[in-house]
Amino acid sequence: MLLAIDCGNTNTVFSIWDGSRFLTTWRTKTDWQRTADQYFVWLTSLMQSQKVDVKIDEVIVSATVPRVVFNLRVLADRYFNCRPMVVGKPECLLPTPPRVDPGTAVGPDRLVNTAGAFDRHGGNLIVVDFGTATTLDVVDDDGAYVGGVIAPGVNVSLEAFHMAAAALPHVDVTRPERVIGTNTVACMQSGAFWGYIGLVKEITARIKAERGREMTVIGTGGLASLFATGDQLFDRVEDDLTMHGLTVIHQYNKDHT
Ligand SMILES: Nc1ncnc2c1ncn2[C@@H]1O[C@H](COP(=O)(O)OP(=O)(O)OP(=O)(O)O)[C@@H](O)[C@H]1O
Ligand SMILES: CC(C)(CO)[C@@H](O)C(=O)NCCC(=O)O
Ligand SMILES: [K+]
Repeated sequence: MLLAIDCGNTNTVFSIWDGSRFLTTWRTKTDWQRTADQYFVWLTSLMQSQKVDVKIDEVIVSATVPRVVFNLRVLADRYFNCRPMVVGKPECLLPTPPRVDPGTAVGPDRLVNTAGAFDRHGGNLIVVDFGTATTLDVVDDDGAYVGGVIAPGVNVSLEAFHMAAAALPHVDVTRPERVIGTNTVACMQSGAFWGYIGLVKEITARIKAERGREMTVIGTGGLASLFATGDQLFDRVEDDLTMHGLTVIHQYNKDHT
């Protein structure tokens, strides 16, 4: 069975794929110092407590933090007796290679998202992912990633704001009752919520104008469903898009090697 690992700058998500569905999904803080033994103890205790009694014999990893790959390789090798596929490494094939400036190391999460979205919806897409960064990725008609936009993530900007301004507290992003806040927290939440709605609307409109055509917009990442309540930003919200993309790339490599 396949263990798919999506390691972002903030969180790392583990999912077990039985070939037709995900049996479970677990999330932990990304920490490059965590050892293979620590991952294994954590995984096995979750598997036992949720009665997930399966044998993992394949692993695929997408890591936006290069340093975590070493310990995840050891995890796969020592405990699952396999070599992991690592997205972005030359030996891991992509269904359609990206078309970007030479020498650009596209984030593997963006490659995975675009592969997953193309598999489900075909080409001509914009994928918006609200993670540590807010990324907008353009998928061409043939499924290739052809560039996009990287903006600061919602939580990153709120945290930076709190650190930079002495009188501003830490706030969590949420949809405020009104646009005009009548206290500091409500004002900040309004700035974050409506500000990111505006960012996504403006950038998706400009991408469509630059390409001169309508495009399907897919939202993913923990905050996509929250932002979807504010305006018609997305044609679809798919929380499992990155995990789906990992299974697509894994299957593609099995079929082509
Ligand atoms: N309903 C919600 N309200 C507020 N925050 C949420 C909600 N759902 C998820 N989040 C938060 O949204 C953030 C984005 O989640 P996601 O898993 O997409 O990215 P991440 O783990 O922060 O980033 P990365 O993948 O880059 O590590 C997380 O910090 C998560 O705790
Ligand atoms: C932009 C992030 C941080 C989003 O997770 C990641 O995809 C990344 O580190 N990318 C590298 C740069 C690029 O994608 O062009
Ligand atoms: K993510």
